[in-house]
Amino acid sequence: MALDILIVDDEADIRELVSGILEDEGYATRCAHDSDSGLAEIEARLPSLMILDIWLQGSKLDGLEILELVKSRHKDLPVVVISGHGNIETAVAAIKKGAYDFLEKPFEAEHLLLTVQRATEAERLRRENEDLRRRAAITIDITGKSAAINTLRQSIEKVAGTNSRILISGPSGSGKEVAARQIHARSHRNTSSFVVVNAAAMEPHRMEQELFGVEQNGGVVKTGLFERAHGGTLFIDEVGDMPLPTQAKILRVLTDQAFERVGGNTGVKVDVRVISATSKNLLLEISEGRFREDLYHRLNVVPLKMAALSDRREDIPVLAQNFLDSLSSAAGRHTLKLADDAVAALQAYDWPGNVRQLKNIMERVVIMGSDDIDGEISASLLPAEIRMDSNELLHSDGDNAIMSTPLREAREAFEREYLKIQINRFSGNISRTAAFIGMERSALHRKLKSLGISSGKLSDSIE
Ligand SMILES: Nc1ncnc2c1ncn2[C@@H]1O[C@H](COP(=O)(O)OP(=O)(O)OP(=O)(O)O)[C@@H](O)[C@H]1O
Repeated sequence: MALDILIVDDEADIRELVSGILEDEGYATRCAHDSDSGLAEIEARLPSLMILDIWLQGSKLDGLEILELVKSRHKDLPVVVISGHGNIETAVAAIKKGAYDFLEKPFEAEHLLLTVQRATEAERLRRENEDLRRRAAITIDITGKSAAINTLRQSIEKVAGTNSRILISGPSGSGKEVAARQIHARSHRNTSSFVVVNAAAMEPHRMEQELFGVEQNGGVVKTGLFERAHGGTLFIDEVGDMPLPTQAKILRVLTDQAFERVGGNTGVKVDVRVISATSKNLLLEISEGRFREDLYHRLNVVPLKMAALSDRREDIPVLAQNFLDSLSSAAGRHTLKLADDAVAALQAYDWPGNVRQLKNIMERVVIMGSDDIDGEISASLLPAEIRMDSNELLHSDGDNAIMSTPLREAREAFEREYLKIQINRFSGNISRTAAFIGMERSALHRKLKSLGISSGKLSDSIE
């Protein structure tokens, strides 16, 4: 995309000259002759650079006043001022107010181009730096080797380079935002921003201000998230919780790629890819009148699904160990390893809060673990709720119904629970389960039958 340069000068000759030189070099230019039209251009879309004449005849504000106002609203917009010959004090004043450089009239085309190149390059580097820092901090690889995660990786590979909108569904904490960030990082939009908005966390009026920004008396008082995401990606989390009036407005932006700020009527044009996520069933929301069907079809061009952690238990050991590694290194502690019984307990647990909960538990283990732990985390060091889930039947305190059950039934109840957990752990693979628990494969089959555990339910993943 050509860099967009705004030229503000009261003299038509200079505007044409500057714009001609820049366009010959491949820049896109816009021109304004006074403060009002210059500011309006900026508010309509933020340029990559502004070239600003200090003396503006017939303008409400002079160049220095415009500079001050623009810098207070958009501190990163580079401004090159044009000053009259011999007017070096004004040029210095402009630099003090935040101008990047100045051009003294008359100037050579070469000098103009060099100054513009330097100013835009400096801003590009600043943004690149900021972006790299941000991405290094938050773009993480999708950990896991389950079939569900492999399929997800392949889908991300396919869709990342396109501009298609994506709707990611899956339970809370399953990694929907991680997936969205991966898509952005692998797209050609990765030099622009990845902006996040959580639709569940905001009441309708705030939501519109956040998304579209706020304008007062023709000036921007708040830049909206859509504008901040220009050239990049807007991630709308919990889109199913978006209020109906906001849904109507979003639909318009998706159709026109343009909107107006709250309190204003300036048309703002943006190029934004929308990725949305939901933990709700949107089809149900539509049937109950809480979600617009037309918006659903616009958002759901490519659907992606995040599986619950309990449906991909084979990912638990590697996720847990990765969290332990990174969290202990961040806490300046030596790396802790999970013992086999801890891995088994983690794999047996159901994880209603998914990967987020696993990460929190590992954090707790790192924080609470004492330094004399010999680098190994055994099941006894895991929080009670994790151990309880698998050991509930054994460690009951007497209130449990099983304590008032004859031994044979109690043993069967225990065996049923135990085997379900072990089979889950090996993703339904009967041979591996049998080997682990020390039973013949055929004996395990008979056992399952006698306990009423249907191997039909498991058959798609059996051996
Ligand atoms: N596959 C993964 N590899 C590494 N970390 C992960 C993975 N999936 C999730 N996480 C971590 O788990 C936490 C929750 O992930 P994320 O915020 O992406 O979930 P979510 O589905 O968007 O949640 P919510 O619906 O609550 O917004 C984050 O800390 C994230 O870094």
